[in-house]
Amino acid sequence: MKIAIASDHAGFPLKEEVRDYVRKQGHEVEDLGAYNAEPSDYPDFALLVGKALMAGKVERGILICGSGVGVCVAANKMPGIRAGMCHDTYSAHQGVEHDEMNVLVLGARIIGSALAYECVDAYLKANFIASEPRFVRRLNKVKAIEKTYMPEAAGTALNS
Ligand SMILES: O=C(CO)[C@H](O)[C@H](O)COP(=O)(O)O
Repeated sequence: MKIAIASDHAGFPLKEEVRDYVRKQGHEVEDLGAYNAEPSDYPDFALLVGKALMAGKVERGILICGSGVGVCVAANKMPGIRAGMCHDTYSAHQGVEHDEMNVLVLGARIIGSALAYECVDAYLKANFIASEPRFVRRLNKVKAIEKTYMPEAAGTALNS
């Protein structure tokens, strides 16, 4: 799978570890920064991962900041982005299976690398269960909310 990963300064050390881990699992990873621990602003990195997804350059994203909250809020402002902060493996796979989450968010100041790897594994191995009508119905309702409140989002690649 093609995956974009990014973090701010607070997420940088965990981002480096998660990037290497995901590559070792055989995925193609595009590292969109930050490239050092100098202070930076999390929305800039959420934007880069969101743009890569919207352009169809990658299939999934991973975003990391200190808490996870900032990048999650920022990424979810973009059409077609369904980012979820998951610090447990159940949410990490259920978020994909039920909600078609396309960005996994982690807080580097919250979890350690061992649990992060397990969450990433659960996320990357999961697929949306499109055969389940209730999941499709709910996802369509999410998309309808987006269409109403982000009308410019209609017709974008992730929003068909
Ligand atoms: O978690 C975050 C946003 O939700 C940021 O990583 C955090 O706010 C950065 O904090 P600081 O500038 O004090 O290092």
